[in-house]
Amino acid sequence: MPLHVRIREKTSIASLLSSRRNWSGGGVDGGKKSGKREGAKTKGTRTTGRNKSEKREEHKEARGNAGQRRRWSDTNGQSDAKKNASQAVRRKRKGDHDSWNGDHSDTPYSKSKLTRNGPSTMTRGKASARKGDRFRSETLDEDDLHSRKRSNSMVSSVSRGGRSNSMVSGITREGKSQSVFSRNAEASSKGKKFDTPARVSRQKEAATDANLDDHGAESKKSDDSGQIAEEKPRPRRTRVLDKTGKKIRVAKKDPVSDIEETLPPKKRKRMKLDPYDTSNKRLEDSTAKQDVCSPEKIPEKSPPEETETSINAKFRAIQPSSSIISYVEDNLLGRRRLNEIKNAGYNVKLSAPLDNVPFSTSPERERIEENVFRNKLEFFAAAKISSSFPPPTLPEIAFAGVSNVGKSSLLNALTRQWGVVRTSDKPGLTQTINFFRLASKLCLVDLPGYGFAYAKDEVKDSWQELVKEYVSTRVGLERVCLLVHTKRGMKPLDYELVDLMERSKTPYQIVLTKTDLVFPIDVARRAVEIQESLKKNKSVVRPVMMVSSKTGAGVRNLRGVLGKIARFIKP
Ligand SMILES: Nc1nc2c(ncn2[C@@H]2O[C@H](COP(=O)(O)OP(=O)(O)OP(=O)(O)O)[C@@H](O)[C@H]2O)c(=O)[nH]1
Ligand SMILES: [Mg+2]
Repeated sequence: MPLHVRIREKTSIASLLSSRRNWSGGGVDGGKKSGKREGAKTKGTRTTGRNKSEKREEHKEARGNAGQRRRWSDTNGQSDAKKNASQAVRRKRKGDHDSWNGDHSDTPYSKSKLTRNGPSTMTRGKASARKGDRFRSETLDEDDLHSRKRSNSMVSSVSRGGRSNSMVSGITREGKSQSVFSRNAEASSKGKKFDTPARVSRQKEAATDANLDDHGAESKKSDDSGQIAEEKPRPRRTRVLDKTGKKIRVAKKDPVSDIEETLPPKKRKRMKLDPYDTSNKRLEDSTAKQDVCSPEKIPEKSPPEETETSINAKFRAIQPSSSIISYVEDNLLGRRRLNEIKNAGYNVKLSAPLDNVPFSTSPERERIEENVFRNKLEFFAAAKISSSFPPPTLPEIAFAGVSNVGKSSLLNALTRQWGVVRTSDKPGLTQTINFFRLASKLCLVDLPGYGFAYAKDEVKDSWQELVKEYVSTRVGLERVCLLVHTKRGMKPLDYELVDLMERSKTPYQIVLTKTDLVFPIDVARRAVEIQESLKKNKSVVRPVMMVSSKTGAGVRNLRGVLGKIARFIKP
């Protein structure tokens, strides 16, 4: 219901207060139910006002229940307005309406209040705004009951401000910054009496802009001064060495002349590196007068030694003769497949090396063709020194070579008596000269290896000396089988022993071992290579023998060569 209607309805203040109490019972936050209650009360109030204006009541009923809720909220706002109005009436009766020095204005924030009380007043105003009614009552002290409509609109605006603290608190914040706010207020008081918040904020912004302009001006000033300093630089003090170079004097120099004065460029110390020094040490200038970095003065390097690749290339360039290749193929030397061995007629089911006669099913043919090797292999002596050698009663065949080349294994393969001579995959197992006899016909001697072995150097040296003494001085030594690894070829120590046997005129024969580890063609190449290297030797027994103790290939041929010794040489 509009306020002016109610004002007309109720002229008595007492009746106005009673109606306000009834309306404010619902409260602002009242829900639907409370609204209904309010509606009931409103209805009762309307009943009291029916005698005043029936036409207006009919109009309200015509609005229907749809607008009831909005009407309740309006009613609540009106109840606040009535409350404030009643408080203003009470204050007017008491005569305290001139407490603001009689300076009344339409705005709740009068100039006098802002300037007199400053931030404290505004803070209080904010607090009162939070309370709501009190703030409104203070701002409505000049409202007159005769102008209810105007006061009501003002109250509603203020109450909106009270509910939303943003505006009030914004002003309070302005009040807190007293320096700016009060300055603005004073400045505004000269021109106009009152300043609205919007105007205050505008003035503040203007003042801020002005301050900024001032600062900008100051900064400009400083910039200008900086430019002047750049234009006229002060003479720089420079430290100059005198002619002796010891004393230092300070002289004022013109920067222009300083720039013009060009000193001769300093000689930079060149770092000289030894091209062959891996430690990257600098050479002393005194010692390195010559520029070693110049390519002309680099001493010629000794030609590099033959690399492994060049050795291999040379080896692959060897073209073996057809006779050697056919020999390799006939004896199944080199790396072979099991099927190939089977197809060749070897009995692969035998645990012994495959040195049996091919295409043979007869036990007679499976026997060792050389009678001497059919005898039982017996160990009868071992010597670490030459004095421990047994008496030379039997013709001896010795097996020499580098460690792990397969000397002991070959003894077992020749006699097909595996386990008599101890073998190992670790080089250096045989450390003494071991003597084996085959009945009373032949003596097989297993020599310790030389070269790399898991033994002390002194021990290895003693082995080599013992071997050298044996092959060069042993009486009854009919043949030395120098075993060479087919894959690796002859080593310098092998050549040393060859030279020794050549000097002592000891007959020796080269035997390639472990031929099963390389291709057949390489077996032939190795044989050719060794033959060529020993072409000029006189004590060497040709041809080069090729065996494999693992597969038994070539063992039969070696057995035949060595068997002749036993046959023709009698003890
Ligand atoms: N693949 C293959 N391995 C072999 C052959 N002969 C011997 N071996 C292996 O080579 C290793 C050394 O054999 P040994 O007979 O002990 O050699 P060694 O020359 O007597 O060695 P030292 O007594 O230490 O000087 C063993 O593991 C044998 O099985 C062969 O013809 N082919
Ligand atoms: Mg051995």
